[in-house]
Amino acid sequence: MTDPNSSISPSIQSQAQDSGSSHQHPISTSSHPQRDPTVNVGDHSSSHGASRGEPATAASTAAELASLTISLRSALRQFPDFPSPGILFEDIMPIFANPTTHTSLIRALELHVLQAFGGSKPDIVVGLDARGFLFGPSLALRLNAGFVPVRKRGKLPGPTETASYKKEYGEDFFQLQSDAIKTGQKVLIVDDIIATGGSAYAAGSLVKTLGGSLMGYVFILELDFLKGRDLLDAPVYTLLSSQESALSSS
Ligand SMILES: O=P(O)(O)OC[C@H]1O[C@H](OP(=O)(O)OP(=O)(O)O)[C@H](O)[C@@H]1O
Ligand SMILES: Nc1ncnc2[nH]cnc12
Repeated sequence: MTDPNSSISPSIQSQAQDSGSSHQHPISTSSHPQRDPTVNVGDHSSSHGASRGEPATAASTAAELASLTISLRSALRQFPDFPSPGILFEDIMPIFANPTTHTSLIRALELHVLQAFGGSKPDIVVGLDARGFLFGPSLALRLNAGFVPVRKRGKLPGPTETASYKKEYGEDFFQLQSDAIKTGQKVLIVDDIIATGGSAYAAGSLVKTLGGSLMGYVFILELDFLKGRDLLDAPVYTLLSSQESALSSS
């Protein structure tokens, strides 16, 4: 049922420290700590064995995932004080500028999802406006799932559900078309970054409003210090983490 006035206002913490600097040069993210992916995927091909006709083992899949995440991390850039003072902006766009890292991303997410959910696949992948649209559809195809966009307010035609939210550097509204998810469908929400978790929380609320069964969330990058995952009540999986001491160095 359409309820354009429905809204939520999650209580979140925000990054409000101001470095006082106005420059926006990219800086290296080579210090991103690497997660230790523990994978257990038995039915997928891998460049570390299965692609040669051998079954993927947990070890071979872990090795592949570790290698993929290293290349992805090296592709990230950071811009201090963008879009506002005190924000260290994580730029994921270089991943997509290079077909090798783009391919690595989709493969890493696929492996990550399969190991995280024990081979259980979603019916629907929901991607968040706008950077979740860059890889959500590709991941959905890999998982043989549908893709549904959560968009910023005013972009989707027809009946919609609406949720307000706060994010690391602002406030906004998300919308989902009211017929986009059927009751009981298994839904995976994907986005590039979890910072405060406000955006993801709002998207999860919309999915649940439509009767979807929320399997969890997958992000490329987590800004650990903002503890966004604490806001979410479904499993959270991230490929990379960052910014443990970001602002002290900006
Ligand atoms: O965890 P949070 O504090 O909510 O922040 C994370 C969100 O912020 C960014 O989106 P943004 O709204 O800047 O939009 P864009 O993808 O259109 O650039 C990012 O892509 C996430 O969606
Ligand atoms: N620091 C950050 N960099 C890029 N995208 C973000 N979304 C929220 N916080 C962000």
